[in-house]
Amino acid sequence: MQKFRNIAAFSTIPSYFTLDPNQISARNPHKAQNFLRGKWIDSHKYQTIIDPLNGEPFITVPDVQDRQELQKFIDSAKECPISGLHNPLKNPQRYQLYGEVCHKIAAELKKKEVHDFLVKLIQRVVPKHFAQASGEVVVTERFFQNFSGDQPRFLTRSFNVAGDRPGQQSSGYRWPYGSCAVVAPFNFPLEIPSLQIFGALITGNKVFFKGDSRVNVVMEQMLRLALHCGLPATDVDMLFGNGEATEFILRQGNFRNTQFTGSSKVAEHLTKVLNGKIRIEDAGFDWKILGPDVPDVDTQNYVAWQSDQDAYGSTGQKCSAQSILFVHENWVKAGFLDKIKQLASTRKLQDLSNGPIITWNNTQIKQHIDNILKIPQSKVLFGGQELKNHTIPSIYGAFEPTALYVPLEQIQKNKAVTTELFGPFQIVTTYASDQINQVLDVINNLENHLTAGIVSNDVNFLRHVQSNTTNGVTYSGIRARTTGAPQNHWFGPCGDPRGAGIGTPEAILSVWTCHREIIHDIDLAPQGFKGQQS
Ligand SMILES: NC(=O)c1ccc[n+]([C@@H]2O[C@H](COP(=O)([O-])OP(=O)(O)OC[C@H]3O[C@@H](n4cnc5c(N)ncnc54)[C@H](O)[C@@H]3O)[C@@H](O)[C@H]2O)c1
Repeated sequence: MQKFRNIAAFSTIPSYFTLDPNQISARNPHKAQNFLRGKWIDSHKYQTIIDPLNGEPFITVPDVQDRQELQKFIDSAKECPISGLHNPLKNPQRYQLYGEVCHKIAAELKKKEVHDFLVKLIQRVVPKHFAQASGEVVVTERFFQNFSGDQPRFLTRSFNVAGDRPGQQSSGYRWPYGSCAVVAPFNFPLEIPSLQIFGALITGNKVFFKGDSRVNVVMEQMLRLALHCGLPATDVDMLFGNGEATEFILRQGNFRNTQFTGSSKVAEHLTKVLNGKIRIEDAGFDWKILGPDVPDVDTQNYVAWQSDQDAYGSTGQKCSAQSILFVHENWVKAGFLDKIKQLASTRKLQDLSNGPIITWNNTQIKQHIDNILKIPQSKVLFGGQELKNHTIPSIYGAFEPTALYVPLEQIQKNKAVTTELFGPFQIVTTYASDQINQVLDVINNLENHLTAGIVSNDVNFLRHVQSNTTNGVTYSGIRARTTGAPQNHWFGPCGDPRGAGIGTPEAILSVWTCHREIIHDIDLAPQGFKGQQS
């Protein structure tokens, strides 16, 4: 405790945080804690997390595997009633309470010292450019603004429909599930967990949360901030543990809804294990089409810049990253491929515009590239080499922003081409106007339909592509992008009944509430009532 006070006393770091993101290192490691039944608790076993930029051990986190320890999380989840912690008929004052908590969290996140703390902490565990990490904090802050005040109860507003006779009326409610789980990936360690956990909480659910241990120190600190802002302490439990331990809890608990964000492999596995009681945000193999209309040079430069951002921002580790780019031959003639090559060449480790790749190492990346280069007429457009002169440990990838060209007609024949490589990597292909339906065939045969960009202002072209595809987040128009999961529009896949959304009113209602209808029928029966059987 003394140590924490010192942190606050000699810096601008608020006292509820328990580390200094500028100082954590092998000599000054941070020890994280689990959170259970309103208390920070230690574990019997710990795991060491290494600094992704230099391999130094700098954080230790609980690695709960002991069944008795895990059982406590299951028991806590089971304490939540099936009707939730609040609903429109029970404890409705908690909607206001959450409006107040969200308001206070937003105000806290707006403070420069809090923003800077979280940006730096995100950068320490998922090294990304300042602008990318800052964007994550700002989106989170705006989400909390959006659900401040009376918004939690407006969000879950009910409706009434007149009945067939006096005293009869049906009321439709947005009802909580009760006990719920959130499982989150490494790449947005603040935004994804915060938006999903609070979406669940404000609608009346209790949450068991498990993030990726490599980065979850960010949510450990965020939870401390939220508790400082009045979050009811027993509404959330948080575990540092591996997939197996989490799965044990999910199987044995009474979770009526698990929201999973991560790879398709784990999503499919959990769907079976949890008998389909799951909402998923999984892999993205996101596409962008540059249409036939090439705009003025400034807009061409914008489109090239956006393309570079979409493919390589955050080192390509966004589920919305541009994985495949279909370039109309008119754009090739305008020199587009040279522009994106030039932009990619300016990315560097020094400012984290390119950084460590957390889930793919160099051997795996090279293997993937080699497999694709076996395809006739495929070639490296740019990149394709490991980074040199760096200290990124070999368990992580360190690779140049890379683009491989594969001819359109070869893409569908080779599954590897449309497999997500979660790093600074994209497939580029070209097409002519009479090949647009071939492009759509490729797109519609992809497994995932998360984000897409249709870069054109030709209304007929836009409508043709929009009306024949199904991506949940489709950016359309000459400045279309693929990345961006802000708080102001839906983000999630389309075309899968398990697909989840994040952050917006529709997303929260769809993921965290179910429909309940109470049909009131309260008038006494007419005098002398004699019923006829039918
Ligand atoms: N669609 C989206 O909104 C979205 C957002 C971010 C990331 N992603 C996807 O996530 C992937 C990258 O993340 P990752 O590689 O860390 O994913 P991952 O599936 O390996 O891990 C995600 C989380 O699941 C946990 N986990 C693993 N096995 C588990 C099990 N059996 N039971 C319970 N939990 C388990 C992990 O510990 C981690 O916390 C990419 O495919 C990316 O596209 C999707």
